[in-house]
Amino acid sequence: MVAPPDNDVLWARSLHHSHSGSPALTGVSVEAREGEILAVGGPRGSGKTTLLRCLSGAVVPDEGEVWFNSGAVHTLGAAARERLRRDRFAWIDPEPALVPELSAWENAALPLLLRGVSHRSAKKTTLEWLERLDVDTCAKKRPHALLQAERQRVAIARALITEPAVLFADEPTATLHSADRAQVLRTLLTAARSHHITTIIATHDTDVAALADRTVVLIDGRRVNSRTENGTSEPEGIAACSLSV
Ligand SMILES: Nc1ncnc2c1ncn2[C@@H]1O[C@H](COP(=O)(O)OP(=O)(O)OP(=O)(O)O)[C@@H](O)[C@H]1O
Repeated sequence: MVAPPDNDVLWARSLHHSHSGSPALTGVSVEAREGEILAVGGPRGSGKTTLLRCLSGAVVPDEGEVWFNSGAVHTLGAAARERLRRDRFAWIDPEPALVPELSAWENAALPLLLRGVSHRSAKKTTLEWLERLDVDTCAKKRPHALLQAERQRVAIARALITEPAVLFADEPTATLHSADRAQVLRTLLTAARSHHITTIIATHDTDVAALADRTVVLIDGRRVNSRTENGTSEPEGIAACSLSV
């Protein structure tokens, strides 16, 4: 086992993973530098979610290595991976899963309250995040009274509120109308950038590639290329082909 370069926050090599015998990842290597916004593109079923789950320690790959800040993740036990996910990582799902009985601010404050931050201090920090994400006027409303885009903004606030080292966003705008999509995406990536949060975002959204620093493309569980923000392609894997993502 060789430790990864120091300047990569996340570093994964030769990841293989199957679901019930059918391969989802076949030899994917990927890395992200501190503060980088990395888009993972590719068609449906190409392995984007599986890759994010392996990188975040939610799943241990069948083969391959995942390192976070020069510490091996793939060799950690379930409890240590759970702690890592809770303390250093955050995750945004396509569908905002909010607690229906809690108000928007209470939902967003949950990670702070669970860490023992006082109610008053958690509320102050949460209201600042809700304002940054343009949903401060919704703070007292319950999820059912919010629009889908507002619910997703609250879920984004909940993910960012602890200022994680790495944010994993799995199709965060997939359930939004196109008018909301660009705005929510911009707000998410601006907040991540300004707090220097390394962000790995799985997406079909063509706007993401323009806003990300680099795009990695998967097809049938393989990485086929990566593209930088200035449009240059870095050949990778079995084929270096140009794709729209
Ligand atoms: N829990 C599971 N059980 C069985 N097969 C699965 C499971 N999760 C994913 N797969 C399969 O693994 C492959 C990769 O799926 P994955 O969700 O990682 O791709 P994706 O690129 O994120 O797709 P999408 O864009 O539709 O979310 C697909 O063939 C999918 O059907």
